[in-house]
Amino acid sequence: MESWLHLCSSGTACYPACEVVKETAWRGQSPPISVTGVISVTDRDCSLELTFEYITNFPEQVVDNLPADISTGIYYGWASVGSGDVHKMVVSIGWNPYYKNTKKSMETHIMHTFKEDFYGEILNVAIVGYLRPEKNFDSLESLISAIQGDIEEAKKQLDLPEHLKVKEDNFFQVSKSKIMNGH
Ligand SMILES: Cc1cc2nc3c(=O)[nH]c(=O)nc-3n(C[C@H](O)[C@H](O)[C@H](O)COP(=O)(O)O)c2cc1C
Ligand SMILES: Nc1ncnc2c1ncn2[C@@H]1O[C@H](COP(=O)(O)OP(=O)(O)O)[C@@H](O)[C@H]1O
Repeated sequence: MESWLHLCSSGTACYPACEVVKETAWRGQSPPISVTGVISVTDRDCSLELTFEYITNFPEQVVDNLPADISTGIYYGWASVGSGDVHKMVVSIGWNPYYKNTKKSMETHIMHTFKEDFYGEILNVAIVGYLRPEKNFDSLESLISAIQGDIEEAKKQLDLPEHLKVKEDNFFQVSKSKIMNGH
């Protein structure tokens, strides 16, 4: 997968595990792209309106490090937390027109029920496909139903053999061994 972009949150000296997955050979193509970042406790301050599903935010430095030519929109792929198992995920990159955010964000929902929150943990994300552009909605219900639709579509897409093989990619293995080595 030499065309992958591996990104991490820069400036997080206390998390050198990120270094391993730093940039490889990004050639400006569309996905796959992988991103690693530490979920900040400040994520807890976000609006709790969408409590139907948990959505986690990468810190600002991670989002600022995304290549400028990645289109905003809704993507799907794989994610792991720390050295944990790899699960299906959906991720929204952009300004959330419904909330009129002024800061670009990268928000991930993992299709897995975790026993507890993972603030302070490293989140590894491999984006493999694009679903749709970000949209504005006339009600919160329509936004929620769009996200639920994204989750269902992503689950289907990720069962395709070409996407299933990404689950086994070295990116997740490297993240695992680095963390287990205590780095
Ligand atoms: C799969 C997915 C799709 C999303 N699609 C949109 C969208 O089309 N428009 C939008 O304004 N926000 C979209 N969002 C962002 C949500 O509005 C945002 O994650 C939600 O408001 C939670 O914000 P909070 O973390 O501040 O609670 C999407 C988020 C996810 C995970
Ligand atoms: N399946 C999951 N996907 C994403 N985050 C999760 C998941 N399960 C638990 N979390 C935790 O929930 C946090 C977000 O919670 P909260 O702020 O209440 O959600 P929201 O942003 O949807 O309002 C994440 O930072 C993460 O620690």
